[in-house]
Amino acid sequence: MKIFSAAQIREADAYTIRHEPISSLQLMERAAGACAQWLYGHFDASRPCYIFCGMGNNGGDGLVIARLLQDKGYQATACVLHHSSKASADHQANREALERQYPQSLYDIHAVTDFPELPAGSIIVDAIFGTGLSRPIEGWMTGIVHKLNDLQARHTVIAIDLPSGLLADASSVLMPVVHAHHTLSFEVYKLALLMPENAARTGQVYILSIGLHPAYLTQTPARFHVTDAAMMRTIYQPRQPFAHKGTFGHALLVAGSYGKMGAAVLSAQACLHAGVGLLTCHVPQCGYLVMQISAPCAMCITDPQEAYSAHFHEGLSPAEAVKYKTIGIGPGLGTATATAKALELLLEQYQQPVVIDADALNIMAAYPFLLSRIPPGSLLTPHPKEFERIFGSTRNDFERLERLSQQATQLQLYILLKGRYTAIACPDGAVYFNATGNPGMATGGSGDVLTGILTALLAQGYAPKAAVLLGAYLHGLAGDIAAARLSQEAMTAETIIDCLGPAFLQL
Ligand SMILES: NC(=O)C1=CN([C@@H]2O[C@H](COP(=O)(O)OP(=O)(O)OC[C@H]3O[C@@H](n4cnc5c(N)ncnc54)[C@H](O)[C@@H]3O)[C@@H](O)[C@H]2O)[C@@H](O)CC1
Ligand SMILES: [K+]
Repeated sequence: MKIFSAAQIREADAYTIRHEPISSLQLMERAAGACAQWLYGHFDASRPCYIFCGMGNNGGDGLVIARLLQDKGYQATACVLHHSSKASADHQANREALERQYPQSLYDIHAVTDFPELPAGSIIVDAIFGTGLSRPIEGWMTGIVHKLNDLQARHTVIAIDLPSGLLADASSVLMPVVHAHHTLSFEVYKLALLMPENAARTGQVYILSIGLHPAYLTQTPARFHVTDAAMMRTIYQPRQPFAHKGTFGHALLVAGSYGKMGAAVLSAQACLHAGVGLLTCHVPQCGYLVMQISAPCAMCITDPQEAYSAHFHEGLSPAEAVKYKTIGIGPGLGTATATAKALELLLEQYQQPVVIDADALNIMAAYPFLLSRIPPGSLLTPHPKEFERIFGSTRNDFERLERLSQQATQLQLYILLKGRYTAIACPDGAVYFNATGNPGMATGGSGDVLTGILTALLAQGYAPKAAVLLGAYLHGLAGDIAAARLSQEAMTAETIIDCLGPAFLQL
């Protein structure tokens, strides 16, 4: 699914109005209808509803929602905030429609002191500003936002399109913004909804289809995307009947050190469960038995060192290296100077795309010159702290996203920044967000599992872009299946591996 800017969404609305064709009032009715349907499905008519409406079309949606809720027997009050003397035409038309049918449902607010008393357990609908917001909320409207946010603990707040005050395409970190429990957004994600800095403002995000014209959606290019099941079905390659284990590649996994062999085991098991043909693990002496017992399907090479690896480059002369389709490097590896040196030598010898994670990333942070030696098309999988160590801190998530994309382009790498919506920056400037996954995956070893999956997909011959998009999706999906079976609390990185099978079956 493409992510559109506020300007593109306005164009999509206008295109739909011209080409479907449909009047703007009917389109508003459709958008508000989708929200009303969602509300009927989530709350019964016993809860009083207060719909706070701005003077633009977001407010127009709110006025229609109030009317539709009244039609279904809900007690709905449209609280119109007169932040401007001029209402949009569709707002005005829907105000008149509500006034005609349910005059007692209108309540006008001209100052903070007009704010109504809300009975306990009310539903608050935030239809103040949507994609038309062009500057921070100011003046007495700031007081309204604070009032709504004070009420958030005792009432359920549902934002229409965007939490009011949130800019669709830029950071709003220091701006007054409504804090919603749920955001019902129209047709496509907006960038702001995917940023961690806005998590407390958006709550759970639902994308409701309002039938914007498919021609506009498909023809309009977008730099940002959210991956979905349909896209995965185009990437996934089912196995051919005459395949053998050689078909699915031989991967090398360089991982583990004393006290961190678990990371190597998790990565190896994930790699095996994600379809690698053959797997060899390079581990220090202390990891030999651990690996052979915990991952018997993998072969094992031991380093001369006891507690960490420092010689993994040695079996990788150009003639020997070709047997490995790819290398996954980093989980539990440690950052010993000798390990860093071996990584430098490995990068001199191995030219195909690799997966670089965890301590291999920390080594990159300590020796930044190594970054330019990573084979083009490789996959880097930092979490936010690792990202910051390598690429520096930023003032907000939008700036960080730009830095991520710029580095992926400059280094010709795929950089996957982990988060609720993992962001995958591609060398061509495109960025894909992954929407599968849940907070149960914020558990030790979850990242090691991702490294194993990505290594397996590269080994099987998936192109780097396909591997990183499919790998992130499968990892999150397996996590969602694990959470559904066991709860977000009880699931572990091992259960994510156990659920890789069901995740593949859902593709
Ligand atoms: N036909 C359409 O274009 C559709 C629009 N829809 C709704 O319309 C919304 C966009 O409507 P609008 O473009 O009218 O904009 P909004 O309703 O988001 O904002 C209202 C107006 O307030 C003014 N404004 C901007 N920032 C302000 C600030 N900080 N303080 C005070 N006033 C400010 C602007 O003039 C803006 O037009 C969408 O988010 C969506 O909810 C939906 O009904 C779907 C169809
Ligand atoms: K809103």
